[in-house]
Amino acid sequence: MNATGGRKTSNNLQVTTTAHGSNLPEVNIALLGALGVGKSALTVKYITKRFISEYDPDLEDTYSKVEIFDQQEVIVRLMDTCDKEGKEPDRYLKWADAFLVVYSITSRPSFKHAQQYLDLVVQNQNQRHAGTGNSECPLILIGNKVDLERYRQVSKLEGASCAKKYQAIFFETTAAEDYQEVENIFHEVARHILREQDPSSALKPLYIGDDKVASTANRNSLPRNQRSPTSALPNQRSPTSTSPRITLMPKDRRPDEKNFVMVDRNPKFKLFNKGFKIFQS
Ligand SMILES: Nc1nc2c(ncn2[C@@H]2O[C@H](COP(=O)(O)OP(=O)(O)OP(=O)(O)O)[C@@H](O)[C@H]2O)c(=O)[nH]1
Repeated sequence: MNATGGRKTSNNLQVTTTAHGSNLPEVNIALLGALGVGKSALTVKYITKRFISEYDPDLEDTYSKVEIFDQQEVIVRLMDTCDKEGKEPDRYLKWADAFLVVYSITSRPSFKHAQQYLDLVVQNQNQRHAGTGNSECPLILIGNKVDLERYRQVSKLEGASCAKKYQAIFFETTAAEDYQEVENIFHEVARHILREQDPSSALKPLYIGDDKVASTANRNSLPRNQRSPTSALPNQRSPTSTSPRITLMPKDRRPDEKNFVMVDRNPKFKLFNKGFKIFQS
C-alpha cells in the first residue's frame, strides 16, 4: 500500500487516499528532542518492534504504519526530526497533529532541551490560534531510557510537574525493552488525535491491546470535562500518563515529507533508510 497526499474531510478528519482508492484517516506525530534521547529508537521500536543501536543521526525521516482503531484503519505517521540547529521548525510545527517531546532520564541537559521544545510548540500554538479557540492537538512529554535507572538524573516527579506546567501528557518509558509499552504510548496519542479531529468518536469503545493501560485509555475516552487527571508517581514503572488537559494546536498543515516510507503490517527493517542496525526483536 502506498499513500498519496492527504486532505481534510468535512468533519475535519485528515485523510489519505491509498493506491487502492480508499480514504484512510491519518494522524501525524512529530518526535522532538535533543540529540541522542531516543527519538529514532522509539520510532523504530513502534514501527518494527525492534531496538536500534546505530543509525545516521543527520537524517530526518517520516515513517508510517497502518493501525486499526475502532474497526477503522488509520495511517499513523511519525516524523523523527533531526533538529541540530533548530532551523525551520515550521516543517514539523505545521505538519504535526501531536508533538512527542522526548528527553532522556539520564540527561539533565536533554530535559532542559525538552522544555525549550515545549515552549516553542506552545508559543507557536498561541500565535496561530490567538483567540480562535480552534482545534486541539496533544502535547506529550516522554522521559525515555528508564532501563538506565541507575544513571537517572531527572526524577519522575520533575518530569510529571514539567508536563503539568505545559498541560502535556506524561510518560516514562524505554525504547530498549518492552514493545508493548511503546506501542501503548503511540496508540494513546493516536486516539487522542482522532478524538480531537472527530469528537463524536470520543464515546466509542477503544481498541485496547494491553490490559495494563486499559484504565488510562478508558479514562481518556471520556469527554474532557469528565476526566480526572492521574498523577505520575515517582519510582513507578512506566508507562504512566498524566493528562490534565490537551493543548490547542493548529490543523492547517500538510507535510513537507522527506524520505516518506509506508510500512505495512509486517514491516521489515530494510524499508528504513537511516542505516539502522537492528539487533533485538
Ligand atoms: N539503554 C537505552 N538506550 C537507548 C534508548 N533509546 C535510545 N537509546 C540509545 O541511545 C542512542 C541514541 O538513540 P537515538 O534513537 O538515535 O536518539 P535520537 O534522539 O534519535 O538522536 P538524534 O537522531 O541524534 O537526534 C542510541 O545508541 C540508542 O540505541 C533506551 O530507551 N534505552
